[in-house]
Amino acid sequence: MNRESILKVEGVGKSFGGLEILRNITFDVKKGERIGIIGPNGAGKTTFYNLLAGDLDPSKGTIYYCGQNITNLPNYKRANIGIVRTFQKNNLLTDLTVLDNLLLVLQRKEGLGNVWFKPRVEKHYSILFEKARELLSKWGLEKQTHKIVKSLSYGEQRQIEILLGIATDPKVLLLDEPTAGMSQAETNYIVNLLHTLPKELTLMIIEHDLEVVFGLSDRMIVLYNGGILVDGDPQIVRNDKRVNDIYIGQGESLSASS
Ligand SMILES: Nc1ncnc2c1ncn2[C@@H]1O[C@H](COP(=O)(O)OP(=O)(O)OP(=O)(O)O)[C@@H](O)[C@H]1O
Repeated sequence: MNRESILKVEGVGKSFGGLEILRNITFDVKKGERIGIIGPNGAGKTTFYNLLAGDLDPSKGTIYYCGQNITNLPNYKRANIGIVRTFQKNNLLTDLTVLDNLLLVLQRKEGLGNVWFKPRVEKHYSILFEKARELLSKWGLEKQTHKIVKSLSYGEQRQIEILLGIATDPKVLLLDEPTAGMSQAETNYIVNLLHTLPKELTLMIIEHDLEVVFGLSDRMIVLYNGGILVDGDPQIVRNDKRVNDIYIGQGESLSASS
């Protein structure tokens, strides 16, 4: 099947001062692809997300989204057109409730971002409240609705962070280590949730848990020393000697994570 290209990265590089962190990154992402991004610590994975999400400008190269050159488009404009990221560390407003965090995201999505500082009276914003409750119910999180975020466990907070990303209705969702620091049950919750996302949503997943990333991806990109070492079918990546050598060097085995 010939799927439409949604994201295209051509010859992208990033240097900090004289230090080249990423070089000549080139690939094409089709709508609805599920791409796992793996590589050892310091390979440049997060820097690469910073370039895709507009949190950093590349030193070289061009990034296209739906055919539009977005290389220097700021992060909030990319979020508005559908490129949304989650972070390795939580980015929530921890003194607010789960519902309030969700309402803030929904408000922005509905173009009501300018009223975020006003008290949200349900009768004036019933559409937002309805949508928030619908999402919390769909995700099985009704019990968390009125909990203050900082009272939740680290893993629960990470779940909420990912759910906020999904609530914005992205076209491309960039997940940065979605299961880091989670218990097995919390990891299973996230994996199941990601499996239920609409097929047309394009997902990119940086993940150190190889079982999780191989289970979710239909394509894998291996970053190593700032470049793409392998880009292809997960089975090919799993059997690639160079990739195995890197992971065995780190004390891990790719073949164990089937
Ligand atoms: N702002 C910066 N200034 C200088 N060097 C940086 C900056 N940001 C990242 N680096 C360096 O770039 C390299 C790649 O970092 P990056 O965080 O992208 O790697 P990573 O693959 O995401 O690693 P990890 O798996 O540990 O999160 C590292 O050597 C890091 O120290």
